[in-house]
Amino acid sequence: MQVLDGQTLTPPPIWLMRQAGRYLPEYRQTRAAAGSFLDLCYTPEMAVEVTLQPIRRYGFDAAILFSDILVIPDALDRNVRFEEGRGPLMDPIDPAGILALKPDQVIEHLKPVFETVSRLRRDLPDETTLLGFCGAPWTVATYMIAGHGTPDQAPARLFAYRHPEAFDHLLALLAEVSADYLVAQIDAGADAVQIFDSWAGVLGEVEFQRYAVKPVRRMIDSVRARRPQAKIIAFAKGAGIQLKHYRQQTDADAIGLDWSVPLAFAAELQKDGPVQGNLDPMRVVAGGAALDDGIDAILQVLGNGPLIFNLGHGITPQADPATVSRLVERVRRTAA
Ligand SMILES: Cc1c2[nH]c(c1CCC(=O)O)Cc1[nH]c(c(CCC(=O)O)c1C)Cc1[nH]c(c(CCC(=O)O)c1C)Cc1[nH]c(c(C)c1CCC(=O)O)C2
Repeated sequence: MQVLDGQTLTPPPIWLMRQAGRYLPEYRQTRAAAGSFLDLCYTPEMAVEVTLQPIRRYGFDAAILFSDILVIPDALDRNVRFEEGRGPLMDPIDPAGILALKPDQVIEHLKPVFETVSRLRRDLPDETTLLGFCGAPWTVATYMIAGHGTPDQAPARLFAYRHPEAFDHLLALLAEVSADYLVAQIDAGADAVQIFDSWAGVLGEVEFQRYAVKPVRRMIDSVRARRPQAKIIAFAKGAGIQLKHYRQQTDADAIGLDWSVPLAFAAELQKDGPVQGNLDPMRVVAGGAALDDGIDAILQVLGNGPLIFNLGHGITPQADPATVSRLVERVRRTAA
């Protein structure tokens, strides 16, 4: 929270995207007992348990609510399911389907998530930040259009060119319900929130403004109009040079950086405020010198400014939990 206020801390605080997940044996155990992945997200006892697992093991400075960005399409009745080995699936939506979406039931449907957030804030140590999150409208829309994950989100890009009005309507609707969702998480006890725009990097220049910047700005304005103190991290993965004005354009407090962002450019972005990132998750899988060199380079270039140490994207199932301990130790032994 201090870094989100613009302070420089040595060592920097650390958490990892997807820190609760399949690389942890205790996660796999709870997951196996849960039934479906969405059951895990909507059962507060279990969602609290898996959120706390990486905090117990590593003492991260932030816990991220265990849920998924696709609970929003689930709450919009898009028949979301997670099939083993296939990733997320849902019914693909068309322009008529977009006009028929009913946003009114969304917050009611997500009540178990708010229950998880309030239990977490009660159970976590005071010094551990509790992060809420949601997907950015563009990223959530890519799954709603295709009905599944794709390598380059071609279906959503094509849909946006063919049906620009329906697509704008979808993004505006998602921005509104997602802002309500973040406000409810903050009210339940989230200290800060992160907006994941995991697919921002597939957008062209004009589309980045229209589909990534504009809806996120709309969400942030809507959250701040109601909760002026809200702290918001925006992560536009793959946005590259378009990140130059992203903080100012979206009004996010901090910007998340993926591992493809050059550190010299990251240092430029850090002059305008806090940054979060950006170790390649594959360095954690590789371990050894690849891990150490990656950590040291980030600390050397970004450690003297407001930094939240993180990966440049989610930790993968192949990561060794023991390597994560080494990562945390190495970041924390940074001297002031
Ligand atoms: C695009 C996206 C999704 N979900 C999310 C994003 C944005 C971040 C990113 O780009 O990774 C965000 C997310 N998903 C999950 C969290 C939990 C909190 C945390 O970071 O620990 C968060 C913050 C749990 C999850 N969400 C999912 C899992 C694995 C499913 C399982 O346990 O069976 C977890 C732990 C499933 C999921 N959910 C999603 C996909 C594509 C998949 C399948 C891929 C995979 O299996 O890793 C959609």
